Amino acid sequence: MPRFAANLTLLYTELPFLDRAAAAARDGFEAVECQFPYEHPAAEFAARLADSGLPLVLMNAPPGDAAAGERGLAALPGRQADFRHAIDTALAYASVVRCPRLHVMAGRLPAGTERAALQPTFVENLAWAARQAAGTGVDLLIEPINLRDMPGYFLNRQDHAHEIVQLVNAPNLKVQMDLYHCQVVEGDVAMKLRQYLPTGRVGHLQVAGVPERQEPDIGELNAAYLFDVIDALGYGGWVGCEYRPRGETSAGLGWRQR
Ligand SMILES: O=C(O)[C@H](O)C(=O)CO
Ligand SMILES: [Mg+2]
Repeated sequence: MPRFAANLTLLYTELPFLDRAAAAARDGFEAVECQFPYEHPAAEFAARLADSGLPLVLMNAPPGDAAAGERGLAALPGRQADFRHAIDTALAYASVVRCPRLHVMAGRLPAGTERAALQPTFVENLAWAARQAAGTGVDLLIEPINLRDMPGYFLNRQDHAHEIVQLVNAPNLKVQMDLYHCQVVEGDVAMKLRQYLPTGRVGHLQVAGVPERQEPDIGELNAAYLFDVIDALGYGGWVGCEYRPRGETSAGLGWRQR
């Protein structure tokens, strides 16, 4: 069975954010992850993580102006200064909460822009960020995300993410492979695990049921089969549980036994 991390942004939303790690520990999770923790002082979050006994294994870098619809800055021409500020903020926060992985979001294609035109900015920004993170023990991750959930998002496919990682060629830049997005965009999930996990360029996995993004065993993916594939490939990393529970979080955890 893979090692599961509870995503504190989507799970346990019946509780205040800072109470969620303790709830995950009570439910037997061995780690937690989250999306954007920045409204909580890092020292306070670190203390609550320490109380829970669980490590934080992944969080996102600030996404830019989320209220205005921004979902990352890394691929946006003309936003390099904001991008660098976001990375510095994330690395400082990560060092306090001892988080070893940062998801760096690419951003949405600005209206009237060709997708290919953003690639040089994405590569250049990621190379800069990888140099900033070098020596901190933090890996940077890029994640293909489906266009149904995030219209206009720049990075959608596994092959594109791996192409970018190879172009940047930094040991601390990897792919965050979310099986939910992978199934929505391209399918053939087990074969993609077999293709990409052995490369060593996948730094984190995430899972949810498809199409509603509920518990992993609800919907068209065979979660038990995919977990066996992940184990058979010898993956030693974390699988983030990034789904919206159908009801109360703890009551919906039966899929781990099944
Ligand atoms: O939505 C997702 O799958 C992500 O992992 C994310 O970080 C978006 O903020
Ligand atoms: Mg994800």
